[in-house]
Amino acid sequence: MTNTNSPALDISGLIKDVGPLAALDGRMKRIVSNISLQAHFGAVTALLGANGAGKTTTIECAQGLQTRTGGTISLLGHDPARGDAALRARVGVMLQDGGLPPAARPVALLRHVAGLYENPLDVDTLVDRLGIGEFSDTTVRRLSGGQKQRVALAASILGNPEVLFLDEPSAGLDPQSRLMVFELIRELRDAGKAIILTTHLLDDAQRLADYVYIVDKGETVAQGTVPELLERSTAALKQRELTFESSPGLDLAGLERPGLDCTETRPGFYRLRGTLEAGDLERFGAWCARQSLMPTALHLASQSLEDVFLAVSQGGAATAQAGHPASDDSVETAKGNS
Ligand SMILES: Nc1ncnc2c1ncn2[C@@H]1O[C@H](COP(=O)(O)OP(=O)(O)OP(=O)(O)O)[C@@H](O)[C@H]1O
Repeated sequence: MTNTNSPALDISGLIKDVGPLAALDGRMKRIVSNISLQAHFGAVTALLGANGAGKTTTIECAQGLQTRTGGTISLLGHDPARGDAALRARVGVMLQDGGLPPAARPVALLRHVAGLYENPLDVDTLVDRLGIGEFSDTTVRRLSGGQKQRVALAASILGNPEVLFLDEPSAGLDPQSRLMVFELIRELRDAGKAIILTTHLLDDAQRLADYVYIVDKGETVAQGTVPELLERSTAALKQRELTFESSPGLDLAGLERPGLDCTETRPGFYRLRGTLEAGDLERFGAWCARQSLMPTALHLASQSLEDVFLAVSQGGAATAQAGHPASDDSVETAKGNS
């Protein structure tokens, strides 16, 4: 019986060395040096990082697909490195490349996969839900990237897993399919599943994740809910931008104040950038009224998770979370086997 108070996945101080590598004179290379994360039931946990940050390595160690060099991992209370078929049956995995057999047809494939589980979800409901019926007679090799993603997602959840690993689940999806997939992921979360999402798409993390771990160069450099990460970011990130469009050549003097940069970026396009405050909006409104000016477009942008991500990935990690200094490049280690 699953204890839903304990984390579904608990990774502590993960280390992974690969090699020996000829390019390093036969030495090992440390590609993950200190990643820790906890994923809970009824929550979407995002592992967010740039290409090569160590996300796939971490997740494959968590699934028992790669051996780890150091640290501890507990998946549903078991060490995945020693996991058996019973543990694997409780875990769903959607891989980035889909991992689907190219000659199979989607619905027949899903029926086959369902037959491997004791209590599978209903295939027809899932096919309907993810719009797979539209291309049920096309072989996997002829499906578009987004269609393959939907079949791979269906296959990963058919066994009604307690933990679900999703690697870039929205890659290649059109906006409508993306909404469909996001809605399904939220439903699975609400049904109590522990969902671990690997992505470099900040927008996905911002829309879906209850808790985010940002990894960079093999280390966890920041963690928190999306609002917490935004809140913790540096003052520099509190910059906002007000842009508007109107006739060219307007005199912006009435809008200026120290700390606020007011520019006409190209004829008729204006930008106010700085630590914008409510008073600036009031002054902006009064300035427009004085000139009987109604902008044709107006946009206020605040900081996003992307700003936090860029800040921590570019060496500002210490500002995002105390006690997690920014890392150097991957560390080479002594000779040995991976
Ligand atoms: N067997 C290996 N030998 C050498 N380098 C490796 C090996 N496996 C992974 N790496 C390197 O380790 C780093 C982390 O790889 P990983 O695939 O975990 O990154 P990622 O965060 O998943 O990236 P992406 O978003 O591109 O999928 C990369 O620089 C990768 O090239």
